[in-house]
Amino acid sequence: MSEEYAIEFKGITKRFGSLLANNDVSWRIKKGEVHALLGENGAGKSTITSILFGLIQADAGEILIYGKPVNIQNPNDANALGIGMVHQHFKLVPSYTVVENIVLGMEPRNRFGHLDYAGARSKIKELSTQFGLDVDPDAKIRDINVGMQQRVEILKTLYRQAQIIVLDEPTAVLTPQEIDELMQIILRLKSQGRTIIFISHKLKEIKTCADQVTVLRRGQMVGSALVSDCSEAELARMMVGHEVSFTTPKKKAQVGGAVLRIEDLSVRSPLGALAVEGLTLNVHAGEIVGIAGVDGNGQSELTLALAGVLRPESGKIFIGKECINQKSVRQRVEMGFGLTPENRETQGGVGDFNLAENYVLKSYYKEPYSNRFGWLNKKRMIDDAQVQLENFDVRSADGWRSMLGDLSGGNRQKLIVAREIALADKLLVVSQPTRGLDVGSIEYIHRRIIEHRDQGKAILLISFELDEILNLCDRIAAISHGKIVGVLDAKDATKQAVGQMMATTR
Ligand SMILES: Nc1ncnc2c1ncn2[C@@H]1O[C@H](COP(=O)(O)OP(=O)(O)OP(=O)(O)O)[C@@H](O)[C@H]1O
Repeated sequence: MSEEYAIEFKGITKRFGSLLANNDVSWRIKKGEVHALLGENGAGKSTITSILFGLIQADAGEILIYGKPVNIQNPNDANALGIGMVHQHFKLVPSYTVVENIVLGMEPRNRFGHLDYAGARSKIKELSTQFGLDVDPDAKIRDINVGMQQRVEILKTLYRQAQIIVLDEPTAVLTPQEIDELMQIILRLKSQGRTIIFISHKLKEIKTCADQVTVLRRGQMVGSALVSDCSEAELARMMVGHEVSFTTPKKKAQVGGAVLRIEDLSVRSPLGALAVEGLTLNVHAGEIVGIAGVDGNGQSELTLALAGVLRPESGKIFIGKECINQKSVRQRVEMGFGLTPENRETQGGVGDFNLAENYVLKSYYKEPYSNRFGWLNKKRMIDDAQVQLENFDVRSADGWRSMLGDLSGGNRQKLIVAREIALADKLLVVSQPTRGLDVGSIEYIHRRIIEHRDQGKAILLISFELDEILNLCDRIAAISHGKIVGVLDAKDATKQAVGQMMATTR
């Protein structure tokens, strides 16, 4: 027992059905350090941190805070012990202001019992200056960007006087610039004496901001090391248990005719702004075309228009010779068009359907899953799903019987990518396909996308990860303000060249 440690986990075990999400985990986090937690999708990272925050209860084991055994039954107990958590998915009320969200549940009142926001407001201002967390206290959550929403979540923990802050995959939703800002914020929190647990799949980030790293694999702790002692390749090896290659080998593309043609397309966002404005682009059979760009330049609306969720304002989308503007989502699927949506939390799957049902979500109504009388062939459904669950290494407590909503974020993503690749007989559009995935899974999905290309399919990749675009694509288009502002052949594409293209406005 030592007060040198802010947190000590001793023999933590947590079971979900037959799955041991945490298997006798003992782990210590020193006071005042940034301690990264690394592990494959489904390794048990969210489970152990949820136990710390009182969201779930361990089946066995003990937690010590500053050397004292504690009993954390719920988040209020965690707050009282000075533990705060910023979740992957923010828990903010969109119609409330920043201040209202921060004080939610502990609203300040004056001596007459009336709500008194003035004091809270100045406290929040003070904290935001102290920690460099730039926010507009009076803005409504729905009107601010994701980076600022995250700062509100961090301020919420500081307002509750958290000394220990857990950040669960905080960079998965951020743009590269916001990530840089968050790295600075984390270092500032540390310099002001806070203890940070930082969960991330991005090895570069761990190298930038963490002092110590601990690795979980299949629920067990496999090691802990000083970050300065490990290279990124070593971190990856510790995590998956074998060498990981960061670039995927590929042959020269055998390019065929145009499969996807987007002509002078304009699309309005659901809020009414023109987000895609005169966008023109072709994708041919046998090639991967990447769209590189900073978030918010029309990528989401383009993806939704391709999916058939948003109707174009003007312009045309063709698959082969056929204009698909008026085609329904199902008709597009029927044409051999697979698409992985950008946001797997709200699109692409049904949380309380099992994995087999989610696997056939877009094809259950036809052969081989239904016969002409409409009878479902459940066995075939389950068999096919099981093959893909194995191929894509989708880990869950009860195999195909697990509910999609119970899967870890990365495993959910893998299932959706597996389904859409299988549907994409002609065209595959993948939006942020590896967001939230561990390096091993990224390598696997990249290989499958290249294989799909080599089978003569057309692929459009929309990604904020420049490394991913450079690694996979045969041609790279840059998007800015809803338009394609330049296209480069992969052989001429460097980070600088693509970055320069992205900064162009036309
Ligand atoms: N409520 C639940 N019911 C059933 N299984 C669950 C539940 N919560 C988590 N699991 C399973 O426990 C395992 C560990 O999940 P956890 O979310 O801790 O992983 P993770 O390391 O955070 O993964 P990722 O990097 O993908 O977010 C996964 O296989 C997941 O499917």
